[in-house]
Amino acid sequence: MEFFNAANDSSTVITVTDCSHAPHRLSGGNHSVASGALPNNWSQEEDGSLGYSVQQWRRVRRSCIPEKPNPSLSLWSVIKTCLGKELCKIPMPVNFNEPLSMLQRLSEDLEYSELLDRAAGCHSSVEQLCYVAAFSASSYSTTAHRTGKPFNPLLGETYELDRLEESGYRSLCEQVSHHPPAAAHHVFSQRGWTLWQEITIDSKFHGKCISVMPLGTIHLQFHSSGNHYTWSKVTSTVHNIILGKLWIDQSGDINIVNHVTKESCRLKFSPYSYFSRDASRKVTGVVTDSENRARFVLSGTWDDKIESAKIVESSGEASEQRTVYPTEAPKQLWKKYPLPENAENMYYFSSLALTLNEPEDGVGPTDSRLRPDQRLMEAGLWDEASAEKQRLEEQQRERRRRRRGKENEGYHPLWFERRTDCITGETSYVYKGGYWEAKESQDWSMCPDIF
Ligand SMILES: CC(C)CCC[C@@H](C)[C@H]1CC[C@H]2[C@@H]3CC=C4C[C@@H](O)CC[C@]4(C)[C@H]3CC[C@]12C
Repeated sequence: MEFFNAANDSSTVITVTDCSHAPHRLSGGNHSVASGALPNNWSQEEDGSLGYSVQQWRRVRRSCIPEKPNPSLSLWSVIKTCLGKELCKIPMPVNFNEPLSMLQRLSEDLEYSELLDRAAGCHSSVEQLCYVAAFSASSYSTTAHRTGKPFNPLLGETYELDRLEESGYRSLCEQVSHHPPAAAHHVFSQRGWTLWQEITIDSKFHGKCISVMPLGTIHLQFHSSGNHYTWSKVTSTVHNIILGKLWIDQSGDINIVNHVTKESCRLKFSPYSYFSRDASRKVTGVVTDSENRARFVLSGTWDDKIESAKIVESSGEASEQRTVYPTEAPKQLWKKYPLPENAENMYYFSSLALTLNEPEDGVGPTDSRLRPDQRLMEAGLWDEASAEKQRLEEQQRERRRRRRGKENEGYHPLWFERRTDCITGETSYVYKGGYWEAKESQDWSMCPDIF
């Protein structure tokens, strides 16, 4: 087998287009053009949903990536001297990565965007809140076995997820700060909602486990009603750092507030307990209205499904102690899709995750898909990936030094700007526009060269 060393030529794209597990070398980005004039990643489908048959072209996205190689290197041996440190300050070889950047990982929260489409169509705002709550829990659906560390994006790295045609939304992330690492995210959906957030990750290595605390507020607004929701994330804990198989637990509360109607929902994620396994991965919550009356009960698990049940007599006030309410029959709001075939050898990626790093024409030059070390790592070329990662990081330090030299010029993100939020009072980076217009005209002259 012959592999190409991209360390000398970062314009080369290594792609794997079929499901055999050896990496193939393809040069250039033009792998999508088949012998006919049409790209081979489009397929014609018959759509009968309109009552007559239409031939439609649909993009076929990849459903596999190269299997994860398995050289055993103990995580403990690499990080045992880093007790108390933050995860992003612990130098680690790519062996512990997954072939996605943190920006791609954040975009994965949209896997169940359909819940928000449905929420947008609710007439009752308490029912809408139930769907929003189910959506917030659904972003943890594949986390239990996803123990790979996403790549820490370079400053100015971006990731677009244009699923306008398939799912009605367009999403853009940008890494807006390096120390501490922070990403800004903006999603616009034609199906009636906009979501935005800025997220920083605080983490600590405790010895036996690592706790990861994503900080920042998620905002969601529905276009027709103007209902504006906010919430934040729970703590993720990586267990078995010293011995055994790594696994991840989620614990803590998510408090979702509709700032227009003052309705709210408190979702509790119970931590894993050796003594009551039933409680593991459990999510429970109560939706209360503006008078603090309990209206819906939510229950389920973050890795399988969430149900809602309407409370019958809306008499009692919600209270911390109260856990049992008389309800109507429960209704399933969310059910996890099964993992794709062979997922256990592909970093436990979901179907959406498998498609995130697929090369795509027309994306910005700072897009995670173009990051060479990540591409090499995906292809299983770990040594080459590690070398390339070092080169990119050194180059980033050099850019930082040059900025310092120039009059204390702080860093300014390209697509996001600082604004004070009228609800939380916090300042955060919000989308200022322009990315999709630049994509439309393929004029990327404003973009830095980070790879
Ligand atoms: C060295 C190794 C073991 C450390 C691995 C740490 C990994 C598992 C951590 C680091 C950052 C974490 C992510 C931080 C933020 C979010 C967004 C949220 O909506 C879903 C969970 C998710 C996506 C976390 C999943 C777990 C995560 C990926």
